[in-house]
Amino acid sequence: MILETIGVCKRFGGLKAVNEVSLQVEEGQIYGLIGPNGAGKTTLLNTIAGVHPPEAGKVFFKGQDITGLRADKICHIGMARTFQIVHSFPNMSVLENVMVGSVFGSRRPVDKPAKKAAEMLNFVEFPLSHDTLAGNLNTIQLKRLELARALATNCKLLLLDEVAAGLTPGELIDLTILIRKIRDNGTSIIMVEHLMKLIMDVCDKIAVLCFGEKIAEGTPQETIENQKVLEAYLGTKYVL
Ligand SMILES: Nc1ncnc2c1ncn2[C@@H]1O[C@H](COP(=O)(O)OP(=O)(O)OP(=O)(O)O)[C@@H](O)[C@H]1O
Repeated sequence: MILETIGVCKRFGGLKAVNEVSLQVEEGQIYGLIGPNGAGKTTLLNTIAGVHPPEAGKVFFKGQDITGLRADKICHIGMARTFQIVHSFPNMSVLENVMVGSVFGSRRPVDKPAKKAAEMLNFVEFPLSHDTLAGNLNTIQLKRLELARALATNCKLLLLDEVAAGLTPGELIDLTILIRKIRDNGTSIIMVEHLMKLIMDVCDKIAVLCFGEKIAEGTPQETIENQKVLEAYLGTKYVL
């Protein structure tokens, strides 16, 4: 198993944003986290990645207890994440942006960070010159840059937060292919996503959150047929 959470809780004041959530993600899996707006998906991702330490519960990565470990330490042991809104260094080139990942991801001085960065840009099929300034990229180019930067850290688990947001249907097909390629290259993935087409196409397993609680888990098909899930999305009035 690459990641396990046991009874993870995170509150904001009186709000239980994540309430006793337990998940098990197997190595090589693409695991989807879905749920209505405000369900706690990003907060759960943040408790896994070390942004918010959970108030209760445990997080294990490759069998190691990482509960409460800082985000930078978690990155060093092999977990990287991307954000719904891509944060790049706009005045640096694409290559330099990805080098940040290759230098930061290693605990020791990296031999050839530029070589590693170029390899990752080629892996994500970045379409422009690596000298292009990051500030000049469009949405899909920024997403490829961010994926290359995360992969340059040598991560074994990649957390994707709404990676498909803002893409055209054509770009979405390319992204679907790239997500599978990342997994086939040995990186397990947990993805928070609203776009059901992408979830149904790539995920091996899905968990559904609603008001901070996990209400269902299973294959994509099992999950979309689950009565509790239909109620969470549509309301009881519309579900027979
Ligand atoms: N830093 C914060 N401070 C206070 N409340 C927060 C904070 N972050 C999230 N919340 C609240 O916690 C709840 C869960 O938010 P979260 O962003 O995790 O949900 P989500 O499922 O990712 O939603 P969305 O799909 O809309 O992005 C929401 O009610 C949100 O307003």
